[in-house]
Amino acid sequence: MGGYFAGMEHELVITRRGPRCGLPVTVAIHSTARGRAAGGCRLKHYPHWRDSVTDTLRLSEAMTAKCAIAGLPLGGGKTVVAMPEQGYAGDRRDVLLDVGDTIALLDGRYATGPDVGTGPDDMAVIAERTPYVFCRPESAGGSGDSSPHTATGVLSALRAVCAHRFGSPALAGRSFAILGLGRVGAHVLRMLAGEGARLIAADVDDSRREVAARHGAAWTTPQQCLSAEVDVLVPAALGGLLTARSVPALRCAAVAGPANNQLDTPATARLLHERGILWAPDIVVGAGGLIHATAVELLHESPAQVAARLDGIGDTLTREFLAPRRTGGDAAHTGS
Ligand SMILES: NC(=O)c1ccc[n+]([C@@H]2O[C@H](COP(=O)([O-])OP(=O)(O)OC[C@H]3O[C@@H](n4cnc5c(N)ncnc54)[C@H](O)[C@@H]3O)[C@@H](O)[C@H]2O)c1
Repeated sequence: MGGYFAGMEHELVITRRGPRCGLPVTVAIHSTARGRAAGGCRLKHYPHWRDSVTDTLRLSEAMTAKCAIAGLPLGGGKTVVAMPEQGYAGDRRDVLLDVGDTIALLDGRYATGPDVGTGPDDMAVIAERTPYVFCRPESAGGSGDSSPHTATGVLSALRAVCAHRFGSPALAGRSFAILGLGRVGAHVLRMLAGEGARLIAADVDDSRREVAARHGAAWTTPQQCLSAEVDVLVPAALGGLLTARSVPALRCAAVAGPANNQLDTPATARLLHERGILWAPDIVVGAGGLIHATAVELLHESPAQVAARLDGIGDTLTREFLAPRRTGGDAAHTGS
């Protein structure tokens, strides 16, 4: 649908003032064509609350693509609560219970998980009002921290990248620059070290230097890490790092990491392509956490089925690399 109705292909959108918190809560279901809609709950301030509705429409549509690319029998949805600029002065539980009640209105057509501004503990509170929640803490019966599973997916992606770029999936002896040693980056570093890779790492938080040292990785500044002469740059911090300014300075053969929304604009994919740098879309590389949590908690799959899905991230990328080239990029900007 284009023109006047562009961006409004959603099956259902609810916006209401949370009865407890008084804040605008929006839940959008973009599509349930492949199955129940899934997508995280974002608590964020916007210039105007109406902007949060627009963002929910965009993010839920991106989740339809993310679930489909990940091969999950799930559709796309999203929850956004427009937060006050100074932060919410009331009880955070009230916000989360209002989110839970709003999701409960949808009779299981949508399930939520963590996103910007929320985490597994928040999911446990939402679950007091609706069972359609994933990524709760293990202590609350959920699948727990997603970051090790995201990292497992990143390793599968890196093998596919190396196979395509260097002719072998082996990680031993290859060089990687990991930008960001947070929850996911630290796991990726540990796993790559275990494979015998050569490693450089950086983080704005200098205390992460100890993590690098523990796994025999060289430590550098974020700027030098970005332009390090390595086989693969692994962005594992914030998004937006690939820009018309940063791409000319890259000295890697490929970029593949979990950081969301790595391209500042979709057109930056063309700059990477022109420089002969293979870029693995973060929507595929970073999907491991979403795949694990939804496969365990929503689809009730066995450990072997879940492991096969995580391993499939590499196959998805290989298909993407071998598909006819689209220039200009079509990355969806999304969360989880
Ligand atoms: N946690 C998951 O399961 C998951 C899933 C999919 C995608 N992601 C994405 O992966 C990225 C990392 O996620 P995370 O959960 O590890 O986050 P995190 O907050 O635990 O770690 C991010 C790390 O990056 C560092 N950092 C921030 N800005 C930096 C900069 N400019 N240069 C270098 N380091 C910087 C931080 O100090 C922190 O150590 C994010 O973009 C996130 O959206 C995470």
